[in-house]
Amino acid sequence: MSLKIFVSSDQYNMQHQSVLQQTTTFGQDGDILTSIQAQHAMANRAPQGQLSLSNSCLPKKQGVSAESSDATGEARDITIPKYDKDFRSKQLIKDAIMDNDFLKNLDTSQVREMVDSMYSKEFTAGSLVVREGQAGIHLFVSAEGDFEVIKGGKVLGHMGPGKAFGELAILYNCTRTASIGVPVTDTKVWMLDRKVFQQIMMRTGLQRLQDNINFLKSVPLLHNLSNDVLAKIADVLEVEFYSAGAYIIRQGASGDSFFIISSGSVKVTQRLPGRLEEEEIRILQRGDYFGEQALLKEDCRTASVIALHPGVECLTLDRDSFNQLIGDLSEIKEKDYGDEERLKNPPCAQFVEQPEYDYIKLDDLEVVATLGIGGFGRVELVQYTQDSSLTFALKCLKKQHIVDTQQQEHVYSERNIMMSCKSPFICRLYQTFRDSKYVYMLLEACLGGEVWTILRDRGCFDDHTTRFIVACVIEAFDYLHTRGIIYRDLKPENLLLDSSGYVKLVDFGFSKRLGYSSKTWTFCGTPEYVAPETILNRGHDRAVDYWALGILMHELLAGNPPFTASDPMKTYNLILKGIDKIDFAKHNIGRTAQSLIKKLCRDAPSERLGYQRGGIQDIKKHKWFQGFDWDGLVARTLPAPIQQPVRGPCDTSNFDCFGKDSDIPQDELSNWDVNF
Ligand SMILES: Nc1ncnc2c1ncn2[C@@H]1O[C@H](COP(=O)(O)OP(=O)(O)OP(=O)(O)O)[C@@H](O)[C@H]1O
Ligand SMILES: Nc1nc2c(ncn2[C@@H]2O[C@@H]3COP(=O)(O)O[C@H]3[C@H]2O)c(=O)[nH]1
Ligand SMILES: Nc1nc2c(ncn2[C@@H]2O[C@@H]3COP(=O)(O)O[C@H]3[C@H]2O)c(=O)[nH]1
Repeated sequence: MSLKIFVSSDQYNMQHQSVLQQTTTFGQDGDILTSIQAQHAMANRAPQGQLSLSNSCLPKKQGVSAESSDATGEARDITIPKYDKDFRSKQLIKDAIMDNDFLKNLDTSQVREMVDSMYSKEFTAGSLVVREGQAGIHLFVSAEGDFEVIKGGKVLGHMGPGKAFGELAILYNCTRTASIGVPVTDTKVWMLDRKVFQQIMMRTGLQRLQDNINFLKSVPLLHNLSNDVLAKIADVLEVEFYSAGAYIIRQGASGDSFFIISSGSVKVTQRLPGRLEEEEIRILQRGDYFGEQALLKEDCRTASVIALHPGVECLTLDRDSFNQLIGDLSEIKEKDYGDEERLKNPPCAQFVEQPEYDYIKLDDLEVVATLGIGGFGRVELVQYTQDSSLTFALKCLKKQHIVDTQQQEHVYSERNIMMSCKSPFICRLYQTFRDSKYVYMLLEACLGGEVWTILRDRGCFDDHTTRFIVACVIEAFDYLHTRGIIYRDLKPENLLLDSSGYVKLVDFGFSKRLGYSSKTWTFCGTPEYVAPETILNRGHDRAVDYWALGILMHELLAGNPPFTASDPMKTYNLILKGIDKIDFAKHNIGRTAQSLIKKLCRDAPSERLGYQRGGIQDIKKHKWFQGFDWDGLVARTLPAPIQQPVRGPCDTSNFDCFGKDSDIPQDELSNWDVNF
């Protein structure tokens, strides 16, 4: 992996160009030279004021690679010594490293190790710390006193305390590019031995290489490649970042790179004949690849690829490496995106889906009543002023509160995921708005109320009602999971009924686009519903939704979730003990229901029903669902078991009553919500 750093020749301060008459005394770094009348006219020097780093000397990303350390044999298996120092010294060294253009890209862990491994040395007035033209064996940070930079016999400038120097010879394997002298008073420096520096770089470099190999192994395309080939790919990869909205590839342009997404997601679009607008074709995410077509067939990019919020990190390979390492894979060679079909039969204009209600402006809406209060603000029932039969739920989120709790990314994720979902089992999000105080989500109004409120009023549900609710959730999960989205916040509070009594999933604040072969580590969810792997921070994926489905079944049938305690810590302890420790309320939860709950709530994610080879069909085929009319559910012909009366588009009688909001938040103008 590499990152290119370009050095400008005037990067260094060259104010003082006075000439010294000196005689040369040879020594290594740190030799104390008794006289500063050394002659600095050196052979083998770079042109005046210019750092000439040849291409082969350009730094590999984050320091010296394992290869060059191995070649010198210097850095193998040495122990890294540590030297105690006070807080101020540590801070001085760290700041000096971070202030140095060539060192500031190191990892935090590398910087920390460097700080710990430096030791101090004093230099008396008249001595040279570093001599131009010699091999460098130390890296320095000036701690006390004044230092002189001398090149070709001329003083280029002075440095006080807190400057890192001597890094060039060490990073680029060249001789010292200047001398550093101590002109007047005694000085102190912090020093790091070259071999220790290289050991620190190599260790973390190897670790990073291994991390990349592990990631590549998780990429389905590369699954069958040997470790050898994966290591080669990892070695030539470059990391590229694209911010949201950036065109990574433009259809019609020529192309020379192949991309694997290591985080974030992209949208693939294509211009179809006779259409002005580009058509969105698919979303790709972590572990997916793109850009192979132009490298395989012709030079021309066959589609556009655009980074989605909050930006994308890709690992890229150039044409040669692609051809050598990947281009021969049968999956790549046989890839068929169905372009021919699509280009032959572009969707007719009248069948092209128009965004719904995109003509509605915030000013066209009038508040009827408050439907609910969430963590970030209210959800209002609003009416379209030009057509009173049209009502919506307008979720109003206080921007300042979002910023204070650093939830910007979650809010964007909620917006992007909900906007992209069009399922009868998921509450629709039509549009978003923003002003100085709020961001707004224009949602489909679900006027049957919350499943949670009905459960609270009835205590528990029978098998028939529970089956219908759980079936709606399964359809919603099927829709989300096939699109690589995990939900992560299942509970009765997030299930709303529409006016026909069908259930819809709302509140996508914790949902995430994850793809199929990756995991995520962010702890989120509701304590009673979180899966053991989330608590144990082992990394989780869509299997947490199947766990939560088992918990939901239990709560709907029994009136309470299986793992509940007075505080979350205790709840987590119960969850970790497992579902087999639970005494099921037998009169509420029958044998087949119990069997399904236990199959969903297995400790090991891979053993959960829904997560195995048969996928979500395995749940639908369980005995508890025997005879259930799945087709009728999807066609909405199956009668819903809960029918809450909804007497019109403005009827809020299925919701609790809420007073007016007196808390008007302050303006939030940082512009994080520019894409709302
Ligand atoms: N589309 C909708 N139709 C009808 N009522 C809704 C809709 N969306 C939300 N509500 C009501 O508003 C309440 C608050 O919703 P919101 O999603 O903000 O709350 P929340 O679940 O606490 O979310 P958050 O965790 O984002 O704060 C819900 O409990 C529900 O009663
Ligand atoms: N070549 C050069 N080196 C400088 C200058 N100012 C400070 N230095 C430091 O002097 C050091 C001499 O040894 P290195 O070449 O290893 O690394 C060099 C830099 O860290 C300058 O203007 N030119
Ligand atoms: N042509 C085409 N490319 C797609 C599609 N989906 C994803 N892509 C990727 O988008 C990339 C655009 O650049 P390339 O043509 O090099 O390679 C393309 C594919 O890797 C699709 O449906 N059609």
